[in-house]
Amino acid sequence: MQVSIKSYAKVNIFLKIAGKRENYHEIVSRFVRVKNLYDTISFTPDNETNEFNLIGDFGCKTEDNSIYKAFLELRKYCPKIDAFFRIYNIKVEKNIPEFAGLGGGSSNAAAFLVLANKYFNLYYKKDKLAKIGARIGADVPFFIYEYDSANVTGIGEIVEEFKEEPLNIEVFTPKEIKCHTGKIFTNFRNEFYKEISAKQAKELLDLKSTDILNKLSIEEANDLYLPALKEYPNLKEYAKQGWFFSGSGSSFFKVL
Ligand SMILES: C[C@](O)(CO)[C@H](O)COP(=O)(O)OP(=O)(O)OC[C@H]1O[C@@H](n2ccc(N)nc2=O)[C@H](O)[C@@H]1O
Ligand SMILES: Nc1ncnc2c1ncn2[C@@H]1O[C@H](COP(=O)(O)OP(=O)(O)OP(=O)(O)O)[C@@H](O)[C@H]1O
Repeated sequence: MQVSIKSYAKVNIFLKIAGKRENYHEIVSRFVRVKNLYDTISFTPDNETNEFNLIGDFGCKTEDNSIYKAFLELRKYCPKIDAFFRIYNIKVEKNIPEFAGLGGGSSNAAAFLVLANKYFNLYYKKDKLAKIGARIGADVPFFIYEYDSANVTGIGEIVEEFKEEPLNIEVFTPKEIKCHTGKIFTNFRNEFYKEISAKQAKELLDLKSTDILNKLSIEEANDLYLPALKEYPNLKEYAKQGWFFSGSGSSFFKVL
């Protein structure tokens, strides 16, 4: 019986905005899993609290944790998990930095749903799990599908595998800069707003990740980079030649 799962980080090879949807923005992006940066989530049988018990080094309260939110959503479909998680802990070995544009919270929620689906023999299809996951965070559906590389559109709910050779990605996260996604989208909307055309979007979505990075500058690859720089000017110090910016930051990455 599988009792633990790796919860990988992601980077956005490119991230362009295609439009507005209420308070959110529609994205056109290539997501790639980072194979050497992951948290490990386990179900361990020594919960003595008789209530939901999440163990790990998190910067937020359990009620705000994406894993707890995923548990609450799944419990609506499968009430028996309530009793199970009064006896079992959820233990997380946390390595992915938070506020880093690496999707750590979303990845953890997805990994929990994928592991629970197997552990409790639910046999939910990926599409169903992705719909449940989308209620927790924009990036959760990508992680549910477990693709190494995918084109992601909508507000993250449309995920299409992109077949390409596996990429070896190095990530650098400036520890003292914590990027707040909402604030950066607000800057984008107020001062940097632009939309990618359908034609440009298709061109990027068809290109291999390495070709995209050879073709675009850091500013061209990620529409949130300039709004993030405006909010956190110190980011500039880390923007070395050949490095790109992931999500709403603060992480930089390059393909080795
Ligand atoms: C930009 C990405 O990092 C790309 O991977 C993600 O789509 C961000 O996803 P996330 O961190 O899960 O974002 P959420 O926690 O859902 O949203 C935080 C805030 O960012 C803004 N937001 C987020 C995602 C999106 N597509 N449009 C937005 O405008 C919204 O104001 C939202 O209130
Ligand atoms: N399981 C979790 N792991 C990490 N952070 C979590 C988790 N659950 C909730 N959070 C909270 O979510 C917020 C953002 O964390 P997260 O690591 O997902 O975002 P991020 O680095 O901005 O990723 P991205 O912008 O790519 O979605 C923080 O307030 C963090 O405390």
